[in-house]
Amino acid sequence: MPYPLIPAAHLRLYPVSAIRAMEQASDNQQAPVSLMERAAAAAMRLVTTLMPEPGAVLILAGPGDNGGDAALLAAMLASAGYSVDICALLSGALSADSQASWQRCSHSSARRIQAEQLTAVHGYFPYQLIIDGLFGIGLSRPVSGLAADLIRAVNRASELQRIPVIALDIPSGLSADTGAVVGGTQGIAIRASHTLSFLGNKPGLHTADAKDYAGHVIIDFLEASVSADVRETGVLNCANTLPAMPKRAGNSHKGSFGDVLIAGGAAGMSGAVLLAARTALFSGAGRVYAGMLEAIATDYLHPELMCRPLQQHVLQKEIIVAGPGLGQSDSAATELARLIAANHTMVLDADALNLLAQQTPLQSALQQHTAEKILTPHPLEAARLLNWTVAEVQADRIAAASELAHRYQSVIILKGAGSVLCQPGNAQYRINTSGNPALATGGTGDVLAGLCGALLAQGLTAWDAACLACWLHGTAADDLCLNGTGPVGLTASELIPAIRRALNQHIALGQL
Ligand SMILES: NC(=O)C1=CN([C@@H]2O[C@H](COP(=O)(O)OP(=O)(O)OC[C@H]3O[C@@H](n4cnc5c(N)ncnc54)[C@H](O)[C@@H]3O)[C@@H](O)[C@H]2O)[C@@H](O)CC1
Ligand SMILES: Nc1ncnc2c1ncn2[C@@H]1O[C@H](COP(=O)(O)OP(=O)(O)O)[C@@H](O)[C@H]1O
Ligand SMILES: [K+]
Repeated sequence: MPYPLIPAAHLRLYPVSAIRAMEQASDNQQAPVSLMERAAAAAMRLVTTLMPEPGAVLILAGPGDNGGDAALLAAMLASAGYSVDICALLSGALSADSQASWQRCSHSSARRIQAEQLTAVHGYFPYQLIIDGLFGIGLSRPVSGLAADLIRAVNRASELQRIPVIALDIPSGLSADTGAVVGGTQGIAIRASHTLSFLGNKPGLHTADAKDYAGHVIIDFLEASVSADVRETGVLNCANTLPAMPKRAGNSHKGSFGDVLIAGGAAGMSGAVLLAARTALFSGAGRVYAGMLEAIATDYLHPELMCRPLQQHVLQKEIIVAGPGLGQSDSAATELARLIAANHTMVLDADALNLLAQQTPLQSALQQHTAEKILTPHPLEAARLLNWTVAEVQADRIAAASELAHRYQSVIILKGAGSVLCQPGNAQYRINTSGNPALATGGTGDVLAGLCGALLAQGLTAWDAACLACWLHGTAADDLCLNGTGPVGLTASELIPAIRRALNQHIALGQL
């Protein structure tokens, strides 16, 4: 299936500080129509598109301007004939814009409903649509108390009754900068079916918990132009931001597409090497060596692979993918030291990362390694490398990936839902858009490492290889789910031919 393209402006990811700067710049222009009025009008357009016949709508409105947006939307919907109940959780002073919104709301036919009336309901919610305007980018602590009870009740009802939920700006409880539910396991957030986000796209809508909370993300720029001094800090990694593959010359031979050595295969773990090696083969590497520490296996399905004892493999100029099933024995560490010392372009995955986290001599050796490298940690491996907890990594995946890139002077793929890509010396990160939970199965990481190796072997830089590999890997899983090979039961082996298909399609599209 053709890969979806995303309009260029939607690719850029702005932190809250940049959104605040845009808001300030717009306020300074003193436009006749306030940003809040434009936000409510955008929400009105979305509601009337999703639900053109006026029906029953529940609106949750919080104490800040997110609540102001919601109150104004309530007034607009009520005057358009919708039956509106609005549940307000107010505290403290309102901004001037919010005051005006609440005034309009109180003069409309929208009815005020107490939160307790909703939290006490264990049965039917008489609404066809719910709007979440509790908290936006001003969320400053975990949601607790009555607001948490309200979110719990709304999440339960929307799930049981399949009521669509539109979050204004960001699902309440989710961090716009990190995509984590604020407060971790102690926190709570709205599970939206749609998020209508204002002024610019936000990283927190695309990584960590975002996949489970934001639903379908729609950006409305509110007609505000982005001034030159407001910069995005990241972009989405998707079909229209991918590097092209180098063109294959007619007069080429297997040496033209590089060699890859997969280095791993402790006892009982030869499968990891074979998965990475087969992927390297299927994604275009000229020659692939499967170097096994202990478990020498021949791949009878793919006799093209050159399987051999890792210790006997004489290094030449190949790309090294170290780690799949390598184990953490002394001999694994010795081999890893030898591979790092050769100063080849490398991918470090799995046990190579665990060894690196444990052994300072390996860390020093990596500091001397000047060739390009990609590290592909999952959150636990990232936590070990950083000496953080997994919860700390997941609470700010972008910060974790960027710290790793700086500390290890490597391209980093921090894996998981919405993989984060960072490179040393460049603050701009990417968040991968493809992939789904079908990938949460053993061996898919080995496949990603092999794919990175093959793309490096064909001449891509480490950054380009990481970006393309991440996206192809996810999109292959998405394609397989479309034809029923997932989300349950997809195997890492099935991913490999799907990656080949996606890569060839990417090449064909690039030649159009
Ligand atoms: N940034 C912009 O340019 C625009 C902002 N607008 C809206 O304004 C929102 C931002 O408004 P605010 O800065 O007022 O922030 P919010 O409305 O997100 O929330 C801030 C309020 O919530 C309270 N609060 C924060 N965390 C809480 C918690 N865990 N429990 C209880 N109370 C908590 C704060 O004390 C404050 O009163 C945006 O998300 C957006 O919806 C729109 O009107 C349009 C444009
Ligand atoms: N829920 C998910 N959504 C998207 N991608 C996922 C999800 N879970 C896992 N993945 C991807 O699957 C791969 C798993 O790699 P890893 O954890 O190293 O597994 P293994 O070591 O078993 O091969 C990574 O590329 C990761 O980004
Ligand atoms: K919200």
